Amino acid sequence: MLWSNDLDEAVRKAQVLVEALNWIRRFRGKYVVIKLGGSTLEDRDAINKFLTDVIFMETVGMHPVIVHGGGKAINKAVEAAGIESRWVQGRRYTDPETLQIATDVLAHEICSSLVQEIERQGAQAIGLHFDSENSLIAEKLILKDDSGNPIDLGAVGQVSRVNCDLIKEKCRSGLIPIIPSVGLDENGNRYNINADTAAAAVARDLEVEKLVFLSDVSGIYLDPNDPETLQSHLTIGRVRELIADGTISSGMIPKVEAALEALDVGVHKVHIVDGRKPHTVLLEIYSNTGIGTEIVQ
Ligand SMILES: Nc1ncnc2c1ncn2[C@@H]1O[C@H](COP(=O)(O)OP(=O)(O)O)[C@@H](O)[C@H]1O
Ligand SMILES: CC(=O)N[C@@H](CCC(=O)OP(=O)(O)O)C(=O)O
Repeated sequence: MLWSNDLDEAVRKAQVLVEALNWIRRFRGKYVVIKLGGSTLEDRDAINKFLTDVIFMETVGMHPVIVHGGGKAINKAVEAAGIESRWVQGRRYTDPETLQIATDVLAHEICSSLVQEIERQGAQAIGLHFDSENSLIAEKLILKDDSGNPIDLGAVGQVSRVNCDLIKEKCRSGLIPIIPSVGLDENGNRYNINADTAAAAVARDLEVEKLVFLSDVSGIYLDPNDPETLQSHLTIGRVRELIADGTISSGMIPKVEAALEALDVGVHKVHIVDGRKPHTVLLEIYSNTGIGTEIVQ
């Protein structure tokens, strides 16, 4: 027999499921791109809980696609090889040795371990990259300095096209695609790509419902030292003001710039949530109270 407290708890759980029902119906059959960054990838327990959320999404009919980076792991691996990383406008200068290390870490270590963990939890995933089935078609990224002269970044690329047919075919077969931020050009050359921009390109080409960035903060703050100043809802215009007045700085800049690009080309909503806290993705998507920052048109 259930005691009154147990019954209240059971009813509360049922209410959570009913609340989720509306969102599950709304998002069934829709694509969502989730970008996993270096800071989140450092916490194994958080990653495993996040992957449970992704499996939940797939099970209730949404099509989650994971795009990941791994900047911190690449830092460690290049340091161990005696190479000093050099950053140009937020991108890692990528010489041939760095490229080999970065692509190994991204595709053979991180992507493979994400696929394995999803399989361990009883679902199916597939890595879509250069040495299996490539999904990011890339070209060399040419940035300019203040005088308009091209800067040499080595093998740093940008996504020119996404193989959406391949990604959709995998989703339709019940697989969760995992895409590391490495691309191949038409001649088979590999490129190291900033993972925030890679995720935005996949979101753009797949015409997704949502793009979610997992980070090591709860979202965008007005004062980065005060969690009380978390902004739960921002428009593109307001985000531009916050970049201009310096409120948004450092690693948050490429993330929000990628977010704005995705919104400009039709992605409905971008979310930034804390990847270190359990189940933030589920709460952001399947409950009435989002817990990070959402950015809309
Ligand atoms: N206004 C802001 N609100 C929240 N975080 C900010 C803000 N401005 C800068 N940041 C910084 O951006 C960082 C997130 O970017 P980054 O380190 O590149 O994340 P990731 O590795 O998850 O991609 C935060 O840890 C924080 O230090
Ligand atoms: C060109 C370039 O800078 N590529 C990034 C790719 C990984 C990445 O972006 O990882 P995070 O999402 O963890 O930052 C790098 O080499 O670190």
